[in-house]
Amino acid sequence: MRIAVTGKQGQVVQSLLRRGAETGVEISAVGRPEMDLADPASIAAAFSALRPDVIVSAAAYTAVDKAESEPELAFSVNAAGAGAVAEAAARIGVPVIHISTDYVFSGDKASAYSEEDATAPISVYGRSKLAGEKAVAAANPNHVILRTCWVYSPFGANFLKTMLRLSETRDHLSVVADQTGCPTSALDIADAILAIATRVVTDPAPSLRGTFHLTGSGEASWADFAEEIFAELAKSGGRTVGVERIPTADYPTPAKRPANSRLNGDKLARTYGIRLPDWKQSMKIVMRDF
Ligand SMILES: NC(=O)C1=CN([C@@H]2O[C@H](COP(=O)(O)OP(=O)(O)OC[C@H]3O[C@@H](n4cnc5c(N)ncnc54)[C@H](OP(=O)(O)O)[C@@H]3O)[C@@H](O)[C@H]2O)C=CC1
Ligand SMILES: Cc1cn([C@H]2C[C@H](O)[C@@H](COP(=O)(O)OP(=O)(O)O[C@H]3O[C@@H](C)C(=O)[C@@H](O)[C@H]3O)O2)c(=O)[nH]c1=O
Ligand SMILES: [Mg+2]
Repeated sequence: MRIAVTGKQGQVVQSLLRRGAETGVEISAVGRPEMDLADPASIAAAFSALRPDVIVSAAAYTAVDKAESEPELAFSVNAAGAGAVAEAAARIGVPVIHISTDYVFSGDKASAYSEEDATAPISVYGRSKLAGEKAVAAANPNHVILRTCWVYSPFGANFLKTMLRLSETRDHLSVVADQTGCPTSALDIADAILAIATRVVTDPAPSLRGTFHLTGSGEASWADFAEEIFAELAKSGGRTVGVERIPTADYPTPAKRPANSRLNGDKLARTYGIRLPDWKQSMKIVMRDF
């Protein structure tokens, strides 16, 4: 099986490349400068030469706060660009696995969101990613959309690396405690993508297509996540860093973020037999990578 994935230095693409090297699955990263999602003309050509069996659409504009001041760029990458990648997959007759986000939801629901729940994004980034989901589904019925949440890894930029960086010069940090979701390792996402790709490349069943939620097991607030990071850091002989738990109002940001980012993963478990490990366990594995 030959997989093409969009992006080059990002968390999910780098995790996929690592898993591909470990398992012998052929994975090609397609991204800037030869393929720029903001330039649809560069997308079609990028895949025809590769002849992949499946395209993983992982690349995205992920700067949540910056998106509030450059919506056109966020939409051109996350909506039009994603649609063009799905179209390229349809043109060569292969499935597209597209990664989306919990930020398509308002966060007002009391319990974890399932795939059937109404979406109502409250940020430009969330709106651009929802438009991308619709563009992908319209361009290629042979699609799997995976919504994930709070992604971290040894690669790229993420909350875990931000906390570790800030902890080098601070002995305590203020972190919001009223936004709840589930930290998800990009390495676990890569494992799930490989398992899903293996199935959809050979099995045309409609039940394997559509939208699925994919997150680590368990739940946490960002403050819980930070506390777990620093407990692990102290345990491995690192600095002791305190976390002051604050309300969102005390940490103003340009973008609004959902209070509840929890996603219910039962549909993926039922359909594919996939459920990711507990987030605390996966976090420890990633921290050993530093
Ligand atoms: N990070 C998170 O917490 C979450 C992420 N997601 C989704 O998961 C997916 C992967 O996220 P993640 O791995 O964290 O992404 P990163 O922020 O780590 O990396 C973004 C990737 O997108 C690529 N990219 C950005 N703009 C363009 C462009 N114009 N043309 C081509 N490539 C571009 C980057 O390319 P380059 O390598 O050239 O820099 C990079 O590889 C995304 O679709 C994101 O929306 C969903 C939920 C949570
Ligand atoms: C750095 C920092 C952040 N925070 C808060 C701000 C915010 O509400 C929360 C998360 O901060 P970040 O900006 O790192 O996380 P953010 O970029 O919002 O992460 C999001 O990325 C996109 C791509 C997604 O798709 C989402 O699932 C989610 O993972 O933590 C603190 O309270 N204290 C701090 O010191
Ligand atoms: Mg961010």
